[in-house]
Amino acid sequence: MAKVSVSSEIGALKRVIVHRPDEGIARISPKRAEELLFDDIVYLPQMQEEHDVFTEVLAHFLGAGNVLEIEQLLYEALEADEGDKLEMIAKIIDYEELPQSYGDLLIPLDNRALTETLVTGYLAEKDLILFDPIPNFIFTRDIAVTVNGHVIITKAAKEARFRENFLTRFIFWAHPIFRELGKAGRIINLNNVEHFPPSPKREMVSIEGGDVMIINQDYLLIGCSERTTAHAIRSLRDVLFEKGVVKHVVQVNIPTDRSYMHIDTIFTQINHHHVVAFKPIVLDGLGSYVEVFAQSGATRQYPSIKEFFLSEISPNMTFILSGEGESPYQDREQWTDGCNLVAIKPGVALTYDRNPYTEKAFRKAGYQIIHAHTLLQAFKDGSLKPEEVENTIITLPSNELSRARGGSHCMTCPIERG
Ligand SMILES: NC(=[NH2+])NCCC[C@H](N)C(=O)O
Repeated sequence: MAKVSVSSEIGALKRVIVHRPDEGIARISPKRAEELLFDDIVYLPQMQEEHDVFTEVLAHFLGAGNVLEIEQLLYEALEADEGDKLEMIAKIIDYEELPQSYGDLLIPLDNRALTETLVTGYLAEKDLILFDPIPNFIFTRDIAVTVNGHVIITKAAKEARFRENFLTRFIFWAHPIFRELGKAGRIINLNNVEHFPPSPKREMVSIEGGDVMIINQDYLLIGCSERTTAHAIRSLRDVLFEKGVVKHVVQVNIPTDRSYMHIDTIFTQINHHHVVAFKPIVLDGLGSYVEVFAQSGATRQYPSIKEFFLSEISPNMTFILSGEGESPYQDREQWTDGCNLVAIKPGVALTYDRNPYTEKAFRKAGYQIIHAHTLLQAFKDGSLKPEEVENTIITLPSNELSRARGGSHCMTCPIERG
């Protein structure tokens, strides 16, 4: 059974799920881009090259075997049990409203071809597009979240992401390394309508992983946003308290706006006392407030995310401001994911190489900035070892990746941290 254990945003990253941009992305037409949640069409080979740099950096720190590709996990899940696989094919035909006869196309495929078809939507053998691509599968953050020893399988708000949920549920259900987790009651599946029904007033359940952050063992933050409903947060909170998974669930209300679709677009923690943040919302509280629910039943409110962190997490928390807190730079750099960093260990985090004012802010806070290409070269020629890297922001090539509107935090689904 896979060890799943994440109790912070910054503890040494040990195992992570990622997804390399797949061929489906190269079939998005300009007219469909917006509906598929991309802000432009992208050039796939370049995007893959950029993503490869990202995973290569991760592999140096974590070991290549600990950077799990979700497509490979899907393939292994399909290999594990023929019965599960047939059941899944029947369900997806239903789910995607395909004619039953398509089963005859999918069932005989070998598992590699089937995996590819399920992910890209394209059945190469027959030159047939069966379903839409799921281009946002690269943002593995959003599909599942490990909270202490439990995994929450999230439920997307946007239809363009529904098949990601479907495949994730299958992987956590059928893959040998995750199977036992379910049996041990350690998987919380928000797609299960018996446990997570709509509210009596028909508020829907949706939570995307970019809205979920485990700050420490006791505090789980959940954004109430364009993608995550208050009803879903309450439902999940009740289950987490009942199972004793965390002691506090913190509802972080933010404006419902595409630029801030999840809380991780406006702040991420990168060190014990450092959060990178978009000032207007996180510090000034624009359109935002915070509600803390304690397992004991107590509740507390804060007028801003900053106030919450200072009062309940650490009085020493310092906020590094994207775009140095000045418009128009802060708005530009928030848009290109200047606040969306993933920490590999405390004080070492990955970001895009296109946010110069935010880089200045990092330098002033005592970090050095190094480009991923330079870092990888130093690893290769032996002049630097991953364990020697401290207080460093690693910048990644990002011309194509950033058009998908997600950063390095979105592209990682950590399942184990130290
Ligand atoms: N955790 C995140 N911020 N994910 C970003 C997801 C971006 C993706 N294009 C979407 O709109 O769904």
